[in-house]
Amino acid sequence: MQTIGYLGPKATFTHLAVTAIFPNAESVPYNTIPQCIDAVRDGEVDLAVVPLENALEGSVNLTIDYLIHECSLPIVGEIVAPIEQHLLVHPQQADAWKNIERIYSHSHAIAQCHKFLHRHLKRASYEYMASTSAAAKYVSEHPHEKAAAIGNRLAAKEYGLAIAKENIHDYDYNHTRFIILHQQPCELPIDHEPDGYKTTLMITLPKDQAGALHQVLSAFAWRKLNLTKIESRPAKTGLGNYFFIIDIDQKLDDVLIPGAIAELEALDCAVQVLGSYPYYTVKQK
Ligand SMILES: O=C(O)C(=O)C[C@]1(C(=O)O)C=C[C@@H](O)C=C1
Repeated sequence: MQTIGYLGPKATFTHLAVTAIFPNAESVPYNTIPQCIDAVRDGEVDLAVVPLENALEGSVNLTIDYLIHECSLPIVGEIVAPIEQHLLVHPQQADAWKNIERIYSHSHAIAQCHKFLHRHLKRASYEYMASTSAAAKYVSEHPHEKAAAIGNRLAAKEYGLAIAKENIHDYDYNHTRFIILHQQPCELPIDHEPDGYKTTLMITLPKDQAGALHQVLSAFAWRKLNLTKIESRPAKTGLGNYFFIIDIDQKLDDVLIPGAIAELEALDCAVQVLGSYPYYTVKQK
């Protein structure tokens, strides 16, 4: 039986993604993303599921930076799950939610609701927590505080909160990508067909960077390798130094992607395959 670590506590969106794809697995909550990733490295759990990117707010930088700089584990799968953010309050505050003074949630969840918050709770301050359900748990334990959490319906049920306002995220089509990590590349114990495959690379440009990014993109373009994402992240070696995360919408094959990697390395780029993996889309209920 696989044990799966996830960003907890219970009823985070990460937890929902895990239970949707691994309904029968034993799941273990961790308070932070680094703790989840360390748990796989240390063999505490077989797999870890952590958030990577949200459709409205972009990458979860802590996940990328910890994987790149601290604990390099292969990505062995991805879960794409729908996200619905609700305003959760203690039942004692349900009728007075417009007087809420503090909003607790994960930074990505608050960012997905900025327009709603600016319009309806302009005076409220934001308190950033490690996850949406950590925020819901806090609000449930502080009934007298004029506080609200931003989170999902399961968190409201789990922590006995009332949903003061549903679907407060600013835009529709809100989804988050969650990556599945293992100590080494592996086949996942998932019995249904994936919705597709991706290969994710990390590329560092050579010191003489003139035209280097164009060379990188050309190495994929003429091979007709479709890039679905390219993102720069600070290399943390000084202002203006970046590495690039690139997603290719296919499995690591035997010729084209290895050929592109070899060409880039011949141009003094450093290339690391972060993973080549299936992705599974959780259907909107
Ligand atoms: O806090 C949670 O519920 C999470 O699963 C984390 C997370 C994220 O980091 O993006 C996941 C989905 C939402 O975008 C909000 C928060």
